[in-house]
Amino acid sequence: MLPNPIDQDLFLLEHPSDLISLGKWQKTVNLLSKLFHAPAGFLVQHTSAGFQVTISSEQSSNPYSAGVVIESDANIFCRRIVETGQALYVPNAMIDPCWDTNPEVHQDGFRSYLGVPVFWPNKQPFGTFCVMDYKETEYSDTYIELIEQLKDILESDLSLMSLYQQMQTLAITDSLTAINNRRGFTALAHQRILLAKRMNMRQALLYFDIDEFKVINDKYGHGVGDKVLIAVAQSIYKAIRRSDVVGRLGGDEFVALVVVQSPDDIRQLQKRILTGFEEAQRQQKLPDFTVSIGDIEVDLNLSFEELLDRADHVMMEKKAKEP
Ligand SMILES: Nc1nc2c(ncn2[C@@H]2O[C@H](COP(=O)(O)OP(=O)(O)OP(=O)(O)O)[C@@H](O)[C@H]2O)c(=O)[nH]1
Repeated sequence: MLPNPIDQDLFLLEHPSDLISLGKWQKTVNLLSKLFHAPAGFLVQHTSAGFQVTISSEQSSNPYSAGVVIESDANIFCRRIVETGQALYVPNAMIDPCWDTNPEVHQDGFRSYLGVPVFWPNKQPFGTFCVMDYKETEYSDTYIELIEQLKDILESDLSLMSLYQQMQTLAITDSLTAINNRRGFTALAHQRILLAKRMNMRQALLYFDIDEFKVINDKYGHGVGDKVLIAVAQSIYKAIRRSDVVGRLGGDEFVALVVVQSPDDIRQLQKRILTGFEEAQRQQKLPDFTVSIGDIEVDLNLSFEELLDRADHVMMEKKAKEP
Protein backbone atom coordinates (compact mmCIF):
# COMPACT_ATOMS: atom_id res chain seq x y z
CA MET A 1 0.00 0.00 0.00
CA LEU A 2 2.82 2.36 0.79
CA PRO A 3 5.52 3.11 -1.76
CA ASN A 4 8.68 1.05 -1.64
CA PRO A 5 11.09 3.07 0.55
CA ILE A 6 13.78 3.20 -2.14
CA ASP A 7 12.96 3.09 -5.81
CA GLN A 8 15.88 1.00 -7.05
CA ASP A 9 14.93 1.76 -10.63
CA LEU A 10 15.88 5.44 -10.29
CA PHE A 11 19.39 6.69 -10.90
CA LEU A 12 20.97 7.60 -7.57
CA LEU A 13 22.86 10.44 -9.20
CA GLU A 14 19.55 12.09 -10.13
CA HIS A 15 17.86 11.22 -6.81
CA PRO A 16 20.69 11.62 -4.30
CA SER A 17 20.41 10.64 -0.64
CA ASP A 18 21.79 12.68 2.25
CA LEU A 19 23.08 9.42 3.68
CA ILE A 20 25.49 8.80 0.84
CA SER A 21 28.60 10.86 0.50
CA LEU A 22 29.36 10.93 -3.20
CA GLY A 23 32.66 12.59 -2.21
CA LYS A 24 33.65 9.44 -0.31
CA TRP A 25 32.59 7.27 -3.26
CA GLN A 26 34.66 9.48 -5.57
CA LYS A 27 37.74 8.91 -3.38
CA THR A 28 37.08 5.15 -3.43
CA VAL A 29 36.87 5.06 -7.23
CA ASN A 30 39.98 7.26 -7.55
CA LEU A 31 41.82 4.93 -5.18
CA LEU A 32 40.72 1.90 -7.19
CA SER A 33 42.20 3.17 -10.45
CA LYS A 34 45.34 4.35 -8.63
CA LEU A 35 45.96 0.95 -7.00
CA PHE A 36 45.43 -0.80 -10.32
CA HIS A 37 47.52 1.78 -12.26
CA ALA A 38 44.46 1.90 -14.50
CA PRO A 39 43.49 4.85 -16.72
CA ALA A 40 39.79 4.57 -15.82
CA GLY A 41 37.70 3.35 -12.89
CA PHE A 42 33.95 3.47 -12.41
CA LEU A 43 30.94 2.85 -10.29
CA VAL A 44 28.09 2.16 -12.70
CA GLN A 45 24.39 1.84 -11.85
CA HIS A 46 21.96 -0.22 -13.91
CA THR A 47 18.22 0.54 -14.11
CA SER A 48 15.58 -0.04 -16.79
CA ALA A 49 16.78 3.27 -18.31
CA GLY A 50 20.26 1.83 -18.97
CA PHE A 51 23.73 1.96 -17.43
CA GLN A 52 24.70 5.24 -15.81
CA VAL A 53 28.21 6.17 -14.70
CA THR A 54 27.58 7.21 -11.09
CA ILE A 55 31.23 7.90 -10.30
CA SER A 56 34.11 8.15 -12.73
CA SER A 57 37.78 8.28 -11.69
CA GLU A 58 39.17 11.81 -11.99
CA GLN A 59 41.82 11.25 -14.67
CA SER A 60 42.38 12.89 -18.04
CA SER A 61 42.78 9.38 -19.54
CA ASN A 62 39.18 8.52 -18.62
CA PRO A 63 36.75 9.12 -21.53
CA TYR A 64 33.54 8.75 -19.49
CA SER A 65 32.33 11.28 -16.96
CA ALA A 66 29.70 10.84 -14.24
CA GLY A 67 26.15 11.05 -15.57
CA VAL A 68 26.80 9.37 -18.93
CA VAL A 69 24.09 6.80 -19.76
CA ILE A 70 24.60 3.79 -22.06
CA GLU A 71 21.59 1.81 -23.32
CA SER A 72 20.75 -1.49 -21.62
CA ASP A 73 21.29 -3.56 -24.77
CA ALA A 74 24.81 -2.26 -25.58
CA ASN A 75 27.38 -5.06 -25.51
CA ILE A 76 29.45 -3.50 -22.73
CA PHE A 77 31.37 -5.37 -20.02
CA CYS A 78 29.14 -4.13 -17.18
CA ARG A 79 26.09 -5.67 -18.86
CA ARG A 80 27.64 -9.16 -18.58
CA ILE A 81 28.14 -8.65 -14.83
CA VAL A 82 24.58 -7.43 -14.27
CA GLU A 83 23.22 -10.39 -16.28
CA THR A 84 25.29 -13.05 -14.53
CA GLY A 85 25.71 -11.51 -11.08
CA GLN A 86 29.38 -12.62 -11.28
CA ALA A 87 32.72 -10.80 -11.36
CA LEU A 88 34.27 -10.45 -14.82
CA TYR A 89 37.94 -10.29 -15.75
CA VAL A 90 38.87 -9.80 -19.40
CA PRO A 91 42.68 -9.43 -19.67
CA ASN A 92 42.56 -8.79 -23.43
CA ALA A 93 39.24 -8.18 -25.15
CA MET A 94 40.88 -8.04 -28.61
CA ILE A 95 41.34 -11.81 -28.69
CA ASP A 96 37.76 -12.67 -27.76
CA PRO A 97 35.24 -12.21 -30.63
CA CYS A 98 32.34 -11.85 -28.15
CA TRP A 99 33.53 -8.27 -27.55
CA ASP A 100 33.66 -7.40 -31.28
CA THR A 101 30.57 -5.21 -30.92
CA ASN A 102 31.64 -3.64 -27.60
CA PRO A 103 32.03 0.13 -28.20
CA GLU A 104 34.39 0.40 -25.20
CA VAL A 105 36.82 -1.85 -27.07
CA HIS A 106 36.31 -0.73 -30.65
CA GLN A 107 35.53 2.96 -30.22
CA ASP A 108 37.37 3.85 -27.02
CA GLY A 109 40.27 1.41 -27.45
CA PHE A 110 40.05 -0.38 -24.07
CA ARG A 111 41.57 -3.86 -23.92
CA SER A 112 41.26 -4.96 -20.33
CA TYR A 113 38.35 -4.94 -17.91
CA LEU A 114 37.98 -6.08 -14.32
CA GLY A 115 34.66 -5.56 -12.57
CA VAL A 116 32.58 -6.90 -9.70
CA PRO A 117 28.83 -6.73 -9.14
CA VAL A 118 27.49 -4.27 -6.57
CA PHE A 119 24.24 -5.30 -4.90
CA TRP A 120 21.46 -3.53 -3.05
CA PRO A 121 20.84 -5.04 0.42
CA ASN A 122 17.89 -7.01 -1.00
CA LYS A 123 20.38 -8.72 -3.38
CA GLN A 124 19.04 -6.94 -6.45
CA PRO A 125 21.88 -5.72 -8.68
CA PHE A 126 22.82 -2.07 -8.22
CA GLY A 127 25.50 -2.18 -10.93
CA THR A 128 29.23 -2.62 -11.15
CA PHE A 129 32.50 -1.40 -9.72
CA CYS A 130 35.23 -1.70 -12.32
CA VAL A 131 38.55 -0.68 -13.84
CA MET A 132 39.48 -0.55 -17.51
CA ASP A 133 42.86 -0.35 -19.20
CA TYR A 134 43.98 0.49 -22.74
CA LYS A 135 46.58 -2.28 -22.54
CA GLU A 136 46.44 -5.97 -21.77
CA THR A 137 46.68 -6.74 -18.03
CA GLU A 138 47.65 -9.64 -15.78
CA TYR A 139 45.95 -8.98 -12.44
CA SER A 140 46.73 -11.49 -9.71
CA ASP A 141 44.09 -12.94 -7.35
CA THR A 142 45.17 -10.40 -4.71
CA TYR A 143 43.94 -7.62 -6.98
CA ILE A 144 40.58 -9.31 -7.38
CA GLU A 145 40.32 -9.55 -3.57
CA LEU A 146 41.21 -5.89 -3.34
CA ILE A 147 38.42 -4.73 -5.64
CA GLU A 148 35.96 -6.89 -3.63
CA GLN A 149 37.12 -5.19 -0.39
CA LEU A 150 36.70 -1.71 -1.83
CA LYS A 151 33.27 -2.65 -3.14
CA ASP A 152 32.17 -3.46 0.44
CA ILE A 153 32.48 0.25 1.28
CA LEU A 154 29.90 1.07 -1.40
CA GLU A 155 27.54 -1.77 -0.45
CA SER A 156 27.60 -0.84 3.23
CA ASP A 157 26.52 2.71 2.28
CA LEU A 158 23.66 1.29 0.17
CA SER A 159 22.66 -0.85 3.20
CA LEU A 160 22.68 2.13 5.52
CA MET A 161 20.56 4.12 3.11
CA SER A 162 17.98 1.30 2.76
CA LEU A 163 17.85 0.71 6.50
CA TYR A 164 17.32 4.37 7.24
CA GLN A 165 14.56 4.66 4.63
CA GLN A 166 12.88 1.54 6.05
CA MET A 167 13.00 3.01 9.54
CA GLN A 168 11.54 6.27 8.28
CA THR A 169 8.70 4.37 6.59
CA LEU A 170 8.06 2.31 9.74
CA ALA A 171 7.83 5.47 11.82
CA ILE A 172 4.95 6.78 9.72
CA THR A 173 3.19 3.49 8.97
CA ASP A 174 0.57 1.62 10.95
CA SER A 175 1.99 -1.89 11.18
CA LEU A 176 -1.39 -3.66 11.20
CA THR A 177 -3.10 -1.98 8.26
CA ALA A 178 -0.02 -0.69 6.36
CA ILE A 179 -1.62 2.75 5.86
CA ASN A 180 -0.27 5.95 7.47
CA ASN A 181 -0.32 6.08 11.24
CA ARG A 182 -1.31 9.30 13.04
CA ARG A 183 2.16 10.79 12.58
CA GLY A 184 2.31 9.92 8.88
CA PHE A 185 -1.20 11.16 8.24
CA THR A 186 -0.57 14.43 10.06
CA ALA A 187 2.62 15.15 8.11
CA LEU A 188 1.06 14.35 4.73
CA ALA A 189 -2.22 16.11 5.49
CA HIS A 190 -0.36 19.31 6.44
CA GLN A 191 1.42 19.23 3.06
CA ARG A 192 -1.81 18.55 1.13
CA ILE A 193 -3.69 21.35 2.90
CA LEU A 194 -0.95 23.84 2.01
CA LEU A 195 -0.99 22.61 -1.58
CA ALA A 196 -4.78 22.94 -1.77
CA LYS A 197 -4.50 26.50 -0.46
CA ARG A 198 -2.01 27.40 -3.20
CA MET A 199 -4.00 25.67 -5.94
CA ASN A 200 -7.35 26.94 -4.67
CA MET A 201 -8.71 23.40 -4.35
CA ARG A 202 -11.56 22.23 -2.13
CA GLN A 203 -10.92 19.39 0.28
CA ALA A 204 -13.00 17.25 2.62
CA LEU A 205 -11.95 15.51 5.79
CA LEU A 206 -13.71 12.25 6.60
CA TYR A 207 -13.59 10.70 10.08
CA PHE A 208 -14.45 6.99 10.41
CA ASP A 209 -15.18 5.06 13.59
CA ILE A 210 -16.29 1.42 13.64
CA ASP A 211 -19.50 1.02 15.64
CA GLU A 212 -19.24 -1.12 18.77
CA PHE A 213 -15.93 -2.52 17.68
CA LYS A 214 -15.30 -3.71 21.22
CA VAL A 215 -18.21 -6.15 20.79
CA ILE A 216 -16.62 -7.61 17.63
CA ASN A 217 -13.39 -8.21 19.53
CA ASP A 218 -15.21 -9.69 22.53
CA LYS A 219 -17.50 -11.92 20.45
CA TYR A 220 -15.16 -13.14 17.68
CA GLY A 221 -11.68 -12.56 19.11
CA HIS A 222 -8.92 -10.05 18.54
CA GLY A 223 -7.73 -11.76 15.32
CA VAL A 224 -11.11 -11.25 13.65
CA GLY A 225 -11.14 -7.67 15.00
CA ASP A 226 -7.78 -7.11 13.30
CA LYS A 227 -9.17 -8.41 9.99
CA VAL A 228 -12.04 -5.94 10.22
CA LEU A 229 -9.57 -3.08 10.84
CA ILE A 230 -7.51 -4.14 7.80
CA ALA A 231 -10.66 -4.42 5.64
CA VAL A 232 -11.79 -0.95 6.68
CA ALA A 233 -8.36 0.57 5.95
CA GLN A 234 -8.11 -1.14 2.55
CA SER A 235 -11.64 -0.20 1.52
CA ILE A 236 -11.01 3.48 2.25
CA TYR A 237 -7.61 3.33 0.53
CA LYS A 238 -9.13 1.74 -2.60
CA ALA A 239 -11.95 4.29 -2.81
CA ILE A 240 -9.79 7.43 -2.75
CA ARG A 241 -7.31 8.84 -5.27
CA ARG A 242 -3.59 8.15 -4.87
CA SER A 243 -3.11 11.89 -4.32
CA ASP A 244 -5.53 11.80 -1.34
CA VAL A 245 -4.37 10.72 2.12
CA VAL A 246 -5.67 8.06 4.49
CA GLY A 247 -4.53 7.22 7.99
CA ARG A 248 -5.36 5.24 11.10
CA LEU A 249 -5.43 7.59 14.08
CA GLY A 250 -5.46 4.65 16.50
CA GLY A 251 -7.83 1.89 17.67
CA ASP A 252 -10.83 1.78 15.32
CA GLU A 253 -10.55 5.38 14.10
CA PHE A 254 -9.55 6.30 10.55
CA VAL A 255 -9.36 9.53 8.59
CA ALA A 256 -9.13 10.54 4.96
CA LEU A 257 -8.30 13.90 3.43
CA VAL A 258 -9.61 14.11 -0.13
CA VAL A 259 -9.84 16.68 -2.90
CA VAL A 260 -13.45 17.37 -3.93
CA GLN A 261 -15.25 19.62 -6.40
CA SER A 262 -18.65 19.68 -4.67
CA PRO A 263 -20.59 18.31 -1.68
CA ASP A 264 -21.98 15.71 -4.07
CA ASP A 265 -18.42 14.32 -4.49
CA ILE A 266 -18.30 13.69 -0.74
CA ARG A 267 -21.63 11.80 -0.86
CA GLN A 268 -20.45 9.72 -3.85
CA LEU A 269 -17.18 8.91 -2.12
CA GLN A 270 -18.96 7.80 1.06
CA LYS A 271 -21.19 5.58 -1.04
CA ARG A 272 -18.16 3.95 -2.70
CA ILE A 273 -16.50 3.43 0.68
CA LEU A 274 -19.63 1.87 2.20
CA THR A 275 -19.95 -0.46 -0.82
CA GLY A 276 -16.29 -1.37 -0.27
CA PHE A 277 -16.98 -2.26 3.37
CA GLU A 278 -19.91 -4.50 2.33
CA GLU A 279 -17.85 -6.23 -0.35
CA ALA A 280 -14.94 -6.84 2.01
CA GLN A 281 -17.28 -8.16 4.68
CA ARG A 282 -18.89 -10.58 2.19
CA GLN A 283 -15.70 -11.69 0.41
CA GLN A 284 -13.65 -12.16 3.58
CA LYS A 285 -16.57 -13.65 5.52
CA LEU A 286 -16.21 -11.08 8.29
CA PRO A 287 -18.87 -10.50 10.94
CA ASP A 288 -21.37 -7.72 10.19
CA PHE A 289 -19.98 -4.32 11.04
CA THR A 290 -21.01 -0.74 10.48
CA VAL A 291 -18.95 2.43 10.45
CA SER A 292 -19.98 5.95 11.41
CA ILE A 293 -18.56 8.63 9.12
CA GLY A 294 -18.25 12.30 9.90
CA ASP A 295 -17.42 14.63 7.02
CA ILE A 296 -16.56 18.29 6.82
CA GLU A 297 -15.31 20.56 4.08
CA VAL A 298 -11.83 21.80 4.94
CA ASP A 299 -11.95 25.39 6.15
CA LEU A 300 -8.47 26.77 5.53
CA ASN A 301 -8.85 29.24 8.41
CA LEU A 302 -8.88 26.40 10.93
CA SER A 303 -5.86 24.56 12.29
CA PHE A 304 -5.37 20.91 11.48
CA GLU A 305 -6.31 19.90 15.04
CA GLU A 306 -9.51 21.97 14.84
CA LEU A 307 -10.41 20.29 11.57
CA LEU A 308 -9.93 16.84 13.12
CA ASP A 309 -12.04 17.83 16.14
CA ARG A 310 -14.86 19.08 13.93
CA ALA A 311 -14.90 15.96 11.76
CA ASP A 312 -14.81 13.81 14.92
CA HIS A 313 -17.71 15.81 16.31
CA VAL A 314 -19.82 15.29 13.15
CA MET A 315 -19.03 11.57 13.33
CA MET A 316 -20.13 11.40 16.99
CA GLU A 317 -23.41 13.16 16.14
CA LYS A 318 -24.10 10.60 13.39
CA LYS A 319 -23.24 7.73 15.73
CA ALA A 320 -25.62 9.11 18.37
CA LYS A 321 -28.46 9.27 15.82
CA GLU A 322 -27.98 5.69 14.65
CA PRO A 323 -30.51 3.18 15.96
N1 LIG B 1 -8.52 -6.19 17.27
C1 LIG B 1 -8.05 -5.00 17.63
N2 LIG B 1 -8.71 -4.24 18.51
C2 LIG B 1 -8.22 -3.03 18.82
C3 LIG B 1 -7.01 -2.56 18.28
N3 LIG B 1 -6.79 -1.32 18.77
C4 LIG B 1 -7.82 -1.02 19.60
N4 LIG B 1 -8.69 -2.06 19.64
C5 LIG B 1 -9.93 -2.16 20.38
O1 LIG B 1 -10.88 -1.29 19.81
C6 LIG B 1 -11.90 -1.08 20.79
C7 LIG B 1 -12.41 0.34 20.65
O2 LIG B 1 -13.40 0.47 21.57
P1 LIG B 1 -14.23 1.78 21.79
O3 LIG B 1 -13.31 2.96 21.66
O4 LIG B 1 -14.98 1.61 23.07
O5 LIG B 1 -15.17 1.87 20.58
P2 LIG B 1 -16.41 0.97 20.13
O6 LIG B 1 -16.50 -0.31 20.88
O7 LIG B 1 -16.31 0.87 18.67
O8 LIG B 1 -17.62 1.87 20.55
P3 LIG B 1 -18.26 3.07 19.70
O9 LIG B 1 -17.11 3.79 19.06
O10 LIG B 1 -18.92 3.92 20.73
O11 LIG B 1 -19.18 2.50 18.71
C8 LIG B 1 -11.30 -1.41 22.15
O12 LIG B 1 -11.90 -2.57 22.64
C9 LIG B 1 -9.82 -1.71 21.84
O13 LIG B 1 -9.30 -2.75 22.64
C10 LIG B 1 -6.29 -3.41 17.38
O14 LIG B 1 -5.24 -3.08 16.86
N5 LIG B 1 -6.85 -4.60 17.09
